[in-house]
Amino acid sequence: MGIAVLSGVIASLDSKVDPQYPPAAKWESHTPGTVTPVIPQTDESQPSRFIACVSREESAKRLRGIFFNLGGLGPSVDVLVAENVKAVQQSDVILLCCKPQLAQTILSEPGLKEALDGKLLISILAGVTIIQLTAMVNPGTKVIRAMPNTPCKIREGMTVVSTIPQSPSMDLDCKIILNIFSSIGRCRFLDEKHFDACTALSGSGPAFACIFLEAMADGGVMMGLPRAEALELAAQTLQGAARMTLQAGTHPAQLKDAVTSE
Ligand SMILES: NC(=O)C1=CN([C@@H]2O[C@H](COP(=O)(O)OP(=O)(O)OC[C@H]3O[C@@H](n4cnc5c(N)ncnc54)[C@H](OP(=O)(O)O)[C@@H]3O)[C@@H](O)[C@H]2O)C=CC1
Repeated sequence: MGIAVLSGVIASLDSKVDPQYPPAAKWESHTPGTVTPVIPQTDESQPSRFIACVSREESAKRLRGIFFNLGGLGPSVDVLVAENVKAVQQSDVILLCCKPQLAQTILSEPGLKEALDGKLLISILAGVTIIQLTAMVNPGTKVIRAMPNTPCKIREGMTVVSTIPQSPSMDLDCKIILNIFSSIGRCRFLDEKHFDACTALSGSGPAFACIFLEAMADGGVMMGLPRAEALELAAQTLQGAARMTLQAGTHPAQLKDAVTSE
């Protein structure tokens, strides 16, 4: 999931500075009700350097290949193996993307608490609460939770971010978070009490949608359509229906009625 987020952020930054990567037409900014902001390119909160941490050399090799193939800023991502403290020392914002059960082990590495002091720690871990995370770091570390989903990779993600606690750097933290997550899709702030529901709905939602998508395509194949076209028809139909709701503000029930008229 960390790769999806980072790939999306890099694609977004590349689209701003390099004509080879033209900005995707972001229909979402025209959607009624969206809070996704337009942020000036010169904003100091814009990420400029990236370090990815892994524990195994084979993962590092895979990540370097992925980032190299992204082009643009991709090859500039530093991939470090078992050097979390060094990476955190060199960073202002840390995205924690390990499996939930590894948080304690990683955050208790010698020197990591000190390296995190005063910095923004954004955890995407499902089910690990802010209270639990706060207990694993020094009091000066600002802990935020985010729940993204895999379409972040193509900048069509949905990320929910926990409400930012009051602090002198609150406005900058908010800008940083929006810079990251609104560049890779939609971003909403919600109270942490909603996180389990968000994990089920949007965090895991792409898997549910794909079960339905595959079933629609299979239905098309059963009716005699070639597999590739059946999949394209099903995917574009789901995308179109979803966008009718987001862009045009049409209620799903209205959409359903509109295709079941006599
Ligand atoms: N999958 C999804 O759709 C979503 C997942 N999430 C959350 O994202 C998190 C990650 O999930 P997922 O991407 O599937 O997990 P992965 O196992 O694919 O990725 C975890 C990454 O953490 C690295 N890692 C593990 N241990 C260490 C360590 N000690 N030091 C540095 N890096 C380490 C791994 O590197 P290595 O392989 O080298 O150990 C790997 O790159 C989970 O907490 C999950 O709840 C949130 C939203 C959606």
